[in-house]
Amino acid sequence: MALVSVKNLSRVFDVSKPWLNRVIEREPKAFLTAVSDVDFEVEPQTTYALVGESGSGKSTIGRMLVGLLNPSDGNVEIEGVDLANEKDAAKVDAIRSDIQMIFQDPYASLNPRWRVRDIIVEPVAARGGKTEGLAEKLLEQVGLSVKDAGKFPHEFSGGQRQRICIARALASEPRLIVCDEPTSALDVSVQSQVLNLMSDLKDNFGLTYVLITHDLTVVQHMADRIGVLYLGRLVEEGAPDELFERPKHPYTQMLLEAAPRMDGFGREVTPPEGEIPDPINPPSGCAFHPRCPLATDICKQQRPEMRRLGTTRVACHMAEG
Ligand SMILES: Nc1ncnc2c1ncn2[C@@H]1O[C@H](COP(=O)(O)OP(=O)(O)OP(=O)(O)O)[C@@H](O)[C@H]1O
Repeated sequence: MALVSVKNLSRVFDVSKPWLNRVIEREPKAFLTAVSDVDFEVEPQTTYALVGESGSGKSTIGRMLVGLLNPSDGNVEIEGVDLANEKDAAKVDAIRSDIQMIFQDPYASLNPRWRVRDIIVEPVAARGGKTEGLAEKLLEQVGLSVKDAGKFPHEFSGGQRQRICIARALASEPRLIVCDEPTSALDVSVQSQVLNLMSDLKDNFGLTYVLITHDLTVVQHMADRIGVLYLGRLVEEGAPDELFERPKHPYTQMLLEAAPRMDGFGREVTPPEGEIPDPINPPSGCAFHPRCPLATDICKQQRPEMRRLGTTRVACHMAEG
């Protein structure tokens, strides 16, 4: 059974101006669809990467996965339990402790007044669990030292702070970790060290990751499956080899052309062309059509359904197998 099962997931935000302004300016309510009809599954002990430009809905999906935000429609099941609708509180608690989240900015997510030891064991202590020696053990597992337990967050570099965040996430013995841009705030030289650590921990602890990133190069070697998001919708999903070698959606192709390669082989890097449309007034038909070099009339009129082409799923009228 899939560990994570996301079905028809949507999230709409009410972005209307205050009532009085709307009355004076005669404006209707405004809604922004951040995530629309997203489907995917994550198998245990695999890494599923969600990739897309800023505003594509990655973080909103991440927050719904961990139960920080409720879906407007559709659902997220973790180990078969729908967090937003499950009535049995004990079941929800059990699942919640199986899920952890790591954020982009490791400094903002660490309490500056707490010692590292207390930061790491806090989630366990809050549930009344045993914390003796736990921080020290976890610090070693993330490549830091036992002595670091008594220090404060400001005494560490960005990469070390992200290691502390990872140690804290591991303290609850989670099965699933949702990582939202875990290396974007770090120097390039440190990024691969943290990614390597995450890979090792995944193997050692049998973890499952959902890795959220705007950077395709981050996921090439880590992901088992990649979902590409555009304006809140999945446009392509497939295994990394297939996606990198034979991208089927023109947007995936555009992202790949914009991505510098980690293997260092020189290649022209072309930044993505065109503007990301306004999510409050998305384009008709395929939301990508104003930026798409292949767009025809049907793309302007009809939204492409997700369809299977080999092992890939793609939502594009023009895609071929
Ligand atoms: N609480 C909110 N209220 C209103 N709009 C929101 C809210 N949260 C997100 N949005 C909007 O939803 C869309 C998707 O945002 P989200 O943060 O999920 O995208 P993202 O792909 O993670 O982008 P980034 O990499 O910039 O964080 C954006 O247009 C954003 O402005």
